[in-house]
Amino acid sequence: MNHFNLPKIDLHCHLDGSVRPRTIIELAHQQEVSLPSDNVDDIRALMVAPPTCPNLDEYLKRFELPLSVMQTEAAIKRISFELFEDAALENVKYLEVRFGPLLHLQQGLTLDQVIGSAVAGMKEAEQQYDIRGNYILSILRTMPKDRIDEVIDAGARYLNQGVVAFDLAGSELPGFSQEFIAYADYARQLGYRVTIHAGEQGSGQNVFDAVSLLGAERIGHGIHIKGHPQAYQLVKAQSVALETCPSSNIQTKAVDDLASHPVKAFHKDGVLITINTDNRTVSDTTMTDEVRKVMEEFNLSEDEYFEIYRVSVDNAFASDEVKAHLLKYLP
Ligand SMILES: O=c1[nH]cnc2c1ncn2[C@@H]1O[C@H](CO)[C@@H](O)[C@H]1O
Ligand SMILES: [Zn+2]
Repeated sequence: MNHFNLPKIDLHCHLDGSVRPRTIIELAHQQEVSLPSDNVDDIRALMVAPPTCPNLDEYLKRFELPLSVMQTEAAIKRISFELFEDAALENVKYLEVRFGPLLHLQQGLTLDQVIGSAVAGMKEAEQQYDIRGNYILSILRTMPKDRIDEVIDAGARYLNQGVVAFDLAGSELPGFSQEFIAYADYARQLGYRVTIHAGEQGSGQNVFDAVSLLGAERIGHGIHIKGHPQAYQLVKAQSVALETCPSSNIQTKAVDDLASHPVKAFHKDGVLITINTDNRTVSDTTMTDEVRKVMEEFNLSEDEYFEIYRVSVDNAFASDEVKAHLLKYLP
């Protein structure tokens, strides 16, 4: 099986967790940002979360370094372009990238500049490569809430022209959904699709709440619906697709190891699952690696792989035209 050649779709990939280490060094020089080292292996080692990460919060510390050089329009555009390029070069045909616009305001950019630069980098890559994409705007649950509406308003100008959805990311506390109902409602009214990180560090109840209170159509990770029958039934009944990210799920201790990842059991039981990277650099992975790991661990046939590919197409926040294009890669 040649996993590299398979057409692939990544619906869950963070921009700031997927920066090339060499680009960090080049941007730091240009921007006169001081780095702990100029050696690409040292920078990579600082960015990659170890398999021994005690939890999600430890994993999330890896984002400070890339964010330090992602505060100009040129840097954001370049990093966006390079992420789409890296994915296209391993046969990812459709990529939804997410990031937190509020994390890129440290040097005076406006939200429009931040979002516009990310979209511009993606569009440039779409011109050059056989890849299509969209952006998802993430709100960090631990940040002050006073600027969330501004992010939603700024992104609304790009809706269906590069931006498609709203997400909540960062540390996951029990019952977080309650505090975000008004924001998710507002985003949905303006036309955003909704996906929410839930059931990664937190319980299945968080998944239940994200679907029932926030209107999540997809769930980032969702691992812990296992063991929470109500959440499990709701996800199945409402055809909510789970964006699983196997390597990241091991690093953050959402699962003990790949063998105990519920991805195949969910799929066999009719829960909609997709396979994604989460963070290409922080999780030291690619779509080829994620697909290979899952297919080898669970002895998936090519037919089973393409069932999962089809779930990704069906649940992508893409236009009908893009979905029709993606279906052409099916054998
Ligand atoms: O797996 C994850 N779970 C929750 N939050 C995450 C994960 N990966 C990255 N981020 C958070 O999302 C922000 C915007 O991209 C990142 O800065 C990081 O804090
Ligand atoms: Zn994520």
